[in-house]
Amino acid sequence: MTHVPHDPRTASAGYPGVLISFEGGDGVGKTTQIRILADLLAAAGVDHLLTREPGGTRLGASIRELLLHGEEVCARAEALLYAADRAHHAATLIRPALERGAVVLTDRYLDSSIAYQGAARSLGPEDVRSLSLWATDGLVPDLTILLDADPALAAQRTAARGATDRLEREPDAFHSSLRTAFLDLAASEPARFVVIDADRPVDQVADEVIEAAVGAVRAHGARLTSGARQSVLMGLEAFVAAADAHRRRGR
Ligand SMILES: Nc1ncnc2c1ncn2[C@@H]1O[C@H](COP(=O)(O)OP(=O)(O)OP(=O)(O)O)[C@@H](O)[C@H]1O
Ligand SMILES: Cc1cn([C@H]2C[C@H](O)[C@@H](COP(=O)(O)O)O2)c(=O)[nH]c1=O
Repeated sequence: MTHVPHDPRTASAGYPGVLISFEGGDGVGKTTQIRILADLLAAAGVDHLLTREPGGTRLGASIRELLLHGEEVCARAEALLYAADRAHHAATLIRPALERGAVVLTDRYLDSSIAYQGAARSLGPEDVRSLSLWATDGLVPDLTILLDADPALAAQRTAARGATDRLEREPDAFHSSLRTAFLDLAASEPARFVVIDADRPVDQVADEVIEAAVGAVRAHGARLTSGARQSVLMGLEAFVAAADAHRRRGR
């Protein structure tokens, strides 16, 4: 594959909104945590979008069905389908939300492709990263929260949940390699990633997730210039205040 040079840009570099992605292996608790954060944003009256990959858009929902519940897909086709979902998701849902100043929370984004298709499927992390950067025109999250847990524990959680999908049925070695791949990604971009130990009760994990989100929102607020929309700043301040109140209540 020819490398397409692409200059990654964090969302905040060009938009009033903030993009936060949640990453990690299957069953580590991403959906649980992203919902807690979204509820806090909703309670604070902050414009936000809770979305996911694959399947954040109508086209994406069809791609998700093919990928998770369809026939076997060869590794390269799998990578392209995830990239197609991401391209449409970034262009039609994420960028418009960032343009209007929303906090966008996405349950998985490009790091999942790098870990699953690049590392675990052995397609090559760099090639898969380039593909995703091309697909999204270089849109990289402001903050990526990596929930880290022993894959055996996460497998227990997904088994308790019931039905498994095509990726969840992959052997243990696949899931172990994912954990290493995600941790390597976090180590290579410490400014973007926050790694959180997900092998703890939901509330304890949530406290750290909220702290990381507040940090990203504060940093973003500080970067917004005088030209920034006042409503965006007020929304971000409302979120920080709600997160502080949440912490003081001790939940
Ligand atoms: N900290 C936790 N302790 C115990 N159980 C948890 C914890 N977090 C989530 N769970 C449970 O584990 C299961 C998987 O959680 P969740 O769906 O949030 O994970 P996920 O990372 O989004 O999974 P997937 O990637 O497969 O969608 C759920 O049944 C959830 O209630
Ligand atoms: C975005 C993305 C996802 N995957 C895998 C990871 C999971 O096994 C499924 C998605 O299911 P979830 O319940 O929504 O977590 O797809 C992947 O392999 N590559 C990707 O880019």
